[in-house]
Amino acid sequence: MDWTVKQGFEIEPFLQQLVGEARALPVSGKVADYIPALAQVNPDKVGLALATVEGKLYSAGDSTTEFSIQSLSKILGLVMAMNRIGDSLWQRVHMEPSGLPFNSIVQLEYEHGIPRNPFINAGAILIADVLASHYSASRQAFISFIRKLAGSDQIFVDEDVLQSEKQHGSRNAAMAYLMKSFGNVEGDVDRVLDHYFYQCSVNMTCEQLASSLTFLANRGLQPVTQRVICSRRDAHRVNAILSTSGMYDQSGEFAFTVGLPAKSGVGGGIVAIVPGYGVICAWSPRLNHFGNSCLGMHMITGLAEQLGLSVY
Ligand SMILES: NC(=O)CC[C@H](N)C(=O)O
Repeated sequence: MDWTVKQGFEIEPFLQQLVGEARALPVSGKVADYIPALAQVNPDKVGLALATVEGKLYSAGDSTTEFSIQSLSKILGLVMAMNRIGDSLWQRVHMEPSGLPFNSIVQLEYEHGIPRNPFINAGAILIADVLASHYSASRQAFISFIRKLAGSDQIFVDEDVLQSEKQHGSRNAAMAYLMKSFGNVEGDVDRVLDHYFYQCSVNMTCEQLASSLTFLANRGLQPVTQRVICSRRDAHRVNAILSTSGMYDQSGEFAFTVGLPAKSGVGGGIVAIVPGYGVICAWSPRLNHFGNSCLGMHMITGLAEQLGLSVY
């Protein structure tokens, strides 16, 4: 990859340039408001961070401001479920792109309550069922896992977002009940949704997200501490599904223009994994109609092009 030959390249000034350019672009997109508490965020925030497998951290803009991680939590939930129940997981959730919006319900009935992949809402709710039934306190286990990865105890859930998710979560509840009717969700639906909404409502910064996920760029090993977070095979699998499904129904275009495993959340965050190199996290709350951050996409595209990061 090109980045190996760009040793003299100054990364941080380039991140600052990308943030500056993003801020100067004409406004496009809209903050998620179907969860009303998310609409309270300042829409003009722009943050960018890059954490490398060598333990270096570069950042620019609002990279130390907390935001709602939303669907970025689906990556961590998946890793926990893989670690907990192994390959039997793949009988209950598949690994194909859905070709539909992240919160679509139509496919789920045709496909007998088995979600297309772990990164659409139905798939993440199924994972929440696995976690809720395999941990006595799954919410605590989840936040402890994130804190361990981030090396910080200062990571919390936003209670306003959590309540707002619960009050406006009918569509997610419908999916959970549909999967329950097929026997795929095994536990109590309220408990499953409680876990799902909790993990979506965690707040983190770009810097924390980028450094927490470096194990995925490093074959499952956390750089610096050398702790095994997941197997090499599972790191490969997570990245593979991120490549095909992490950006929802824009995953094809993202592979075409950027070429990195990536995941977005409706809080405006996007993380992109560069295997062997590091993790990028971009944040800006205005979303396009796929639910992906407009400026986040713009900045990651610029960074991937400049450093030649595509895996293809
Ligand atoms: N794409 C997302 O970030 C969706 C997560 C959100 N909490 C929901 O369930 O709708």
